[in-house]
Amino acid sequence: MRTAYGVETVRAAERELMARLPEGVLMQRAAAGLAVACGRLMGRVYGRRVVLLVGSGDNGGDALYAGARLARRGAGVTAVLLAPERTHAGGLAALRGAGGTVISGSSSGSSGAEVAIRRADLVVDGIVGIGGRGGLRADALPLAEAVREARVAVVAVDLPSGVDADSGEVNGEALRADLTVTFGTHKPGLLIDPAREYAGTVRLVDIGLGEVLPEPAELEALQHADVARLLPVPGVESDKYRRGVVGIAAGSARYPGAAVLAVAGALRGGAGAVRYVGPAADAVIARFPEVLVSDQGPHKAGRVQAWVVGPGAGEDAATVAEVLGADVPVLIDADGLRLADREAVRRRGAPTLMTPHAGEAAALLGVARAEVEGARLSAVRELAARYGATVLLKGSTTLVADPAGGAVRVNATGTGWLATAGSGDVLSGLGGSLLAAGLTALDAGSVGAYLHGLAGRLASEGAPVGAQDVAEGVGRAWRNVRGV
Ligand SMILES: NC(=O)C1=CN([C@@H]2O[C@H](COP(=O)(O)OP(=O)(O)OC[C@H]3O[C@@H](n4cnc5c(N)ncnc54)[C@H](O)[C@@H]3O)[C@@H](O)[C@H]2O)[C@@H](O)CC1
Ligand SMILES: [K+]
Repeated sequence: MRTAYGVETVRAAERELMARLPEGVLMQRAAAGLAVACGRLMGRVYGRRVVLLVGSGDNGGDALYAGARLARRGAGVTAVLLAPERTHAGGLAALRGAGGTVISGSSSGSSGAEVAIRRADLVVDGIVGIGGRGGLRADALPLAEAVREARVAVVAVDLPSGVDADSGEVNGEALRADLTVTFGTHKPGLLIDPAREYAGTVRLVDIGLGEVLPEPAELEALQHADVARLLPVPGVESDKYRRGVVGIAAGSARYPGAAVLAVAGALRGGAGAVRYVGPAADAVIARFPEVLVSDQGPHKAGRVQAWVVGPGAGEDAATVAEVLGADVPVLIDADGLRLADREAVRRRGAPTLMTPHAGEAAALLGVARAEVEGARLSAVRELAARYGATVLLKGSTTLVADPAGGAVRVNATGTGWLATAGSGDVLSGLGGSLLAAGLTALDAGSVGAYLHGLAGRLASEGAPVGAQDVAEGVGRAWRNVRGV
């Protein structure tokens, strides 16, 4: 499991750890890891030109100490100081002692800095780290512009300057990095868009923080091994009921395809049987003869251990209400999200998993879509709290939040190729199938998103894919995760 912690927690853990260690040890660990990562990125150190952008805090201190290490190995290192009077004194002395050059970012009108940036092989962004508030300030903007124009490689220290560490929001300008070297733990902003995109590749440097960080983390990202442990695998005693039966109440005369795709996902999620109820029974049975179909309502469908409701449902509010009344886990997607009565969801005794994309989440919250996209973590938490349900917010970094709080799960297997019509229907069926197989709503959502993203990648291999390809790729994703 990859975990991420917010600034307050990181600071508390650092205080605890620092109290046990000689002064400066943590920063030296950070700087050593940073210097190694810079060296690797450049291929060699000797003779390379490195520019450090140095802000007023310890983030700049890290950059200066790492710069000193690189200078001692023969790099030409120039530090551009954004706040010369408040620069980390020890770091500055170390860089000077190692033969580095220092120029002021502000007093020289920053032109000297811009020339240095144009000639650099590498820029190290130590403007601001977890102490940052808001986007880059005015004095840093010309430097950021020069970096962009020079197309020079950028390594961000701890975080790309200007992004919000706790939320992944970017309020203003931020520096784009090729590599972010982060210390002690990932920060939520490194795993959630839009900030994640600014971070490039993220490398974690262990500074010993792990032993003092509390449980649970603020954010968790499942890895292959975690997903492998959670996948429902039948035992020798299994029959279709023990494996779980998932009911799909989806599709309409107008949108029969949504039903077919949700069923396609459900067949690959591990449930022992799939029941379909709704007006698209003919289309479903023609494609999947193994599905038990009925055109009566959900209550006449027979035994199910979880329902999926909503994909292609059109205006069928009655079916949504009926499913919400069932005492088994329910996944609500697409039209179902709009049709579901909030109080009816809140009253439910069994788990509920809602799976909106940003547009649907925005409609439920009564805000603009851009607001959800810019602040995904707070949006998913807010929705989970309002509905008393587990919420999976789809996107390039899908988030899953439980209403009771705890760690929010982030999924990073997604690919832009998954943004294709019907792909969400496949995910809803897949997630519902995992619910029927007995996973919690949080696990069903995050494992579903993981497999779905991986299936999209495996099916795509860099080319466009349709939703059916994604559904068909789910089996490969399972095998890939299980290593079989
Ligand atoms: N505390 C520790 O034990 C360790 C801290 N480390 C480093 O220390 C950093 C945190 O240091 P600080 O607490 O000094 O904070 P930062 O260095 O992140 O920034 C604080 C300074 O930046 C200014 N600032 C805030 N927002 C700004 C913005 N948008 N643009 C420009 N300047 C802005 C503030 O006025 C303040 O002077 C971490 O990100 C990490 O790089 C590492 O050395 C590892 C150990
Ligand atoms: K930084």
